[in-house]
Amino acid sequence: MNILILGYGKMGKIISQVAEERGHQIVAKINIENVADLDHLDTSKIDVAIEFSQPGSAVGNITWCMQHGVPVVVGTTGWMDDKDGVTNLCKQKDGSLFYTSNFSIGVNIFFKVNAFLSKLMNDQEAYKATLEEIHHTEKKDAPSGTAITLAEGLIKNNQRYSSWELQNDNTQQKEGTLPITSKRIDPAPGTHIVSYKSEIDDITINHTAHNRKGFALGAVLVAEWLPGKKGVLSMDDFLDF
Ligand SMILES: NC(=O)C1=CN([C@@H]2O[C@H](COP(=O)(O)OP(=O)(O)OC[C@H]3O[C@@H](n4cnc5c(N)ncnc54)[C@H](OP(=O)(O)O)[C@@H]3O)[C@@H](O)[C@H]2O)C=CC1
Ligand SMILES: O=C(O)C1=N[C@H](C(=O)O)C[C@H](O)C1
Repeated sequence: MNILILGYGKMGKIISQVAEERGHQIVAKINIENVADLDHLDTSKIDVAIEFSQPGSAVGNITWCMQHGVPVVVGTTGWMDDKDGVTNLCKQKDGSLFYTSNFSIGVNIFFKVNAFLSKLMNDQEAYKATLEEIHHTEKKDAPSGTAITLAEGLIKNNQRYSSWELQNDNTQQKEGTLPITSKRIDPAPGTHIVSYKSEIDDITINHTAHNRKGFALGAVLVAEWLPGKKGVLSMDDFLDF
């Protein structure tokens, strides 16, 4: 396949390597300094784009893909305020857009465990839930996209919580609000911890990425799968668990 890389940073570099190892060709590697090169690409020769740039750049890149009929796999986080507008554009253009906050299989299993545990804890009022995420210091958004997905999964399955809040200080936990703590410590590729704490004991589930390979392989596997499919798709469409 011919793949366009939108965002050639930490993730774009590993994704390109994994894609080439799997026999694909990279047609261009776009960063902020060569973004004008997009105007000179023969889009009929691009099978799929993989977008891992920055929160402020994702919507522009997705829009470009929709306008040029290029299916796009998006890993960039921190642009969810624009999700409805992007979804409408995708429908209007009959485009293909895949987004997930986390491409690793391990985290997607963790999402299911989180939902199951949240359901079990629904009636256990002695326990208070908290969420913590730890990432490298270059990360632009907080909380992480994965932490937001975990919070949404917890809230959906537990009537005691109806919202989440980024809470990096020791302020009192509000009733019904799940506090999320974001820590920035190098070189952490991504750690997410969900805890339920009571006076008697704690229950904790934890996912720790040791490197970025799981994210990159997941993105390339989805890129191989996406062309020919229409609409806004997610990991639930791709995985069969
Ligand atoms: N969904 C998932 O599984 C994962 C998601 N992520 C997310 O992916 C994103 C990228 O992460 P990471 O690679 O670590 O970040 P980096 O900062 O290492 O890389 C981002 C790259 O995007 C480039 N860029 C900035 N603006 C544009 C633009 N308009 N078009 C194209 N490229 C642009 C930057 O260029 P320059 O340096 O010149 O500014 C930089 O090279 C983040 O949002 C992160 O949260 C990360 C890992 C997994
Ligand atoms: O910025 C990162 O590095 C990561 N971002 C994603 C997120 O915001 O959840 C996924 C992963 O945790 C790494």
